[in-house]
Amino acid sequence: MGRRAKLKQANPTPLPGSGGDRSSRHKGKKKASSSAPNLGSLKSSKKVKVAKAKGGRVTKRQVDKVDEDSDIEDAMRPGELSESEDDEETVKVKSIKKRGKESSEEEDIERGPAKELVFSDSEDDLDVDEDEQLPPGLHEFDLDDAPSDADSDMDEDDMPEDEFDLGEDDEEEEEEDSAFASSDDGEDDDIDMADEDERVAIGDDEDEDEEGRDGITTNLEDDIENEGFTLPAVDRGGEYEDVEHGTSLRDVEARMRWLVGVCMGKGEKAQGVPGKSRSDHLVQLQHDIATYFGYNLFLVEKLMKLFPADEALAFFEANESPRPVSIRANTLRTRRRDLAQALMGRGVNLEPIAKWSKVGLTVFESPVPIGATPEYLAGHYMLQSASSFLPVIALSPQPNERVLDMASAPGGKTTYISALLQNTGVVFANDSNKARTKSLTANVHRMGCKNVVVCNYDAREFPKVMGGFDRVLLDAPCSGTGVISKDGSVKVNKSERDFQLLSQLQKQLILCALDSCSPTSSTGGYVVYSTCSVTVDEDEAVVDYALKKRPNCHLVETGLEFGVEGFKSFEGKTFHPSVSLTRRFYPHKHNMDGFFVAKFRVEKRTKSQKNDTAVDAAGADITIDDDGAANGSAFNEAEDAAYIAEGKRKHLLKTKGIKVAPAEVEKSVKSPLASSGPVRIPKGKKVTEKRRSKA
Ligand SMILES: C[S@@+](CC[C@H](N)C(=O)[O-])C[C@H]1O[C@@H](n2cnc3c(N)ncnc32)[C@H](O)[C@@H]1O
Repeated sequence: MGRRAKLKQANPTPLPGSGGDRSSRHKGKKKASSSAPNLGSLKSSKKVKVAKAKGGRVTKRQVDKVDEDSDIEDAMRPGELSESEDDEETVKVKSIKKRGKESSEEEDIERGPAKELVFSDSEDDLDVDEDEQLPPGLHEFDLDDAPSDADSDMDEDDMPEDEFDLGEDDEEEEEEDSAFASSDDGEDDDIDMADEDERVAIGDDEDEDEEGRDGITTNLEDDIENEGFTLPAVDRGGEYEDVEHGTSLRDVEARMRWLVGVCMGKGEKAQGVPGKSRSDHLVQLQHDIATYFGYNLFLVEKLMKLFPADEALAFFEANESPRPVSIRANTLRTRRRDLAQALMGRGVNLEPIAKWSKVGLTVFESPVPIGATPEYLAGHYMLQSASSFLPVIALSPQPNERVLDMASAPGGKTTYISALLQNTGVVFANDSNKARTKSLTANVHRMGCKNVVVCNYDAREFPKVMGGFDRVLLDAPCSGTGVISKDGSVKVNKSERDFQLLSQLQKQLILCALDSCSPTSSTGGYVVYSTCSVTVDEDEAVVDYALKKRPNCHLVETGLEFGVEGFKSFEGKTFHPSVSLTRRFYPHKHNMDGFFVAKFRVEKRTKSQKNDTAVDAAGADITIDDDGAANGSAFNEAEDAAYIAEGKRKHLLKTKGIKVAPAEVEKSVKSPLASSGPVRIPKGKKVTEKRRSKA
């Protein structure tokens, strides 16, 4: 086998004013899900450490959850993960060690004197920079001290031993229903190699300079050449077991990095296997990524469509390390400056999160559990990921407004909205999951929110329950592909059907959100849609669907200063051009959870638009009858046929090892909803993809 391939990745583009742009080597330990299906014997003996140390963002701390609210734990399901950090009632931030390049010794990070940090607390004051300008020398993580990119080429012997011990994993995998797909309301998710070739940009990215795109730099062209790599997945018709028996994880990694070079067309040395096409190399790359990082192949294929090959690798690598711990100062109880000083007095090492927030703090180290300090218990702050600030900033609620938070538990965003309203007006904080409303209510009380009404409806019952809101936030249930670093189970527990059902649910919810907002509001008339998923089915496709179904609504700027534009087209499908106003956030680019934010302005409907809405409501794709049964009356069975056939084909192959030609399966396809009857959903409960799968 050839030399070990190296990926040299530049730091992701720093956020404006972000403190997160200084690197330090993270020595986190993370377990892969035991359900990772394809690591085979490698799991017991190999530790994925090279990629982890080299790739993705380097973070400054390691967080262990030491105590959890069991209610919350029970309630957590895939698709409800974006705010899992808010569920952490007790979080301990371990001491961070600095790994300087000049020394292998770990030394404790010194804390800067609290009094020298300057904080501003005005939310309105976003243009003022003084808050972010920490006196020079107070940062313990100066870039100069941090390991440089060159350092990331360290030998494997220098790597921490147990950063990602695949041998220790242990979560039980829930049985998956990988059966058939149902409709995606006109979405065209056909996967063909020709399309993939375009998306993975094999050597055809003319705009790209030598430095790489968006801060992603590789040295693949310099030192990766084919020293005997093979393409076993291709040779076995794409259906091979992901791990070749007898092949080490290190070999898989080397080939994976080489394949990225081949797919990117980097340099003469990155020639592929003679006689094999680029598509062949891409197929092998997908298998190798699935093997190396412990994903199911379906999800790797899906996620790789979002990025060129080198960026895809950066994304998968970033998912292997946690994002920085952040907290939001609760301006109903304190000021950020005072909170920072109080926490520093307890030995907490922190700094303002970034220029774009006047209430966020990044916590680098803490000798005390950050989820159990007196300040936490007194409601002076919320443990909240940086990305989950963004939908609320985009919503921009104004004092005295009536706001609906449609899917709000455990309340990270509700309590932020309440604080921005300065305890005036009213926030209706709804969630369909009763168990989760307990933690929502607890947070509302802890944070001193007096303008919040907690309710427990399926949000698709709005606006029948109540309407005419000045602003509506729909932080939708989703697959959680943006928060894989928090919940590795997403790597293996999602099927095509899950994404289709989630997309359906999100489309229904977004129409209800738009219909619940008052077009005549004197101060508002805005709806924000967000997810912690990066898949287009759950993001741009949902927004585009809403624009088509609600011509009285249009997209506006989110007001967020950074983020990547939403896709204007994807997989041959063109979205409304205004979809570029939506914003995507990525772990590998922004060092925050993957997130999507869109902001709508709701205008008055014309008479004919009102009629359209009535038709939509009656023919909603998934409806719940009085007995809690969901049915899919508006599923388009003709459009579903291809999905269903593909699902059946894969199912047969996976469970019985039978290969069937797609055409054969398609003949036998009927709508799963027609054949299996309505999906039953317990009354008053939310519809999760798992429950649907089991139904
Ligand atoms: C992403 S989480 C919300 C996080 C919350 N916005 C926060 O900031 O803390 C999605 C929530 O949607 C809820 N949910 C799922 N289906 C729903 C439905 N049909 N109606 C209302 N809520 C639903 C889940 O119970 C979950 O709490």
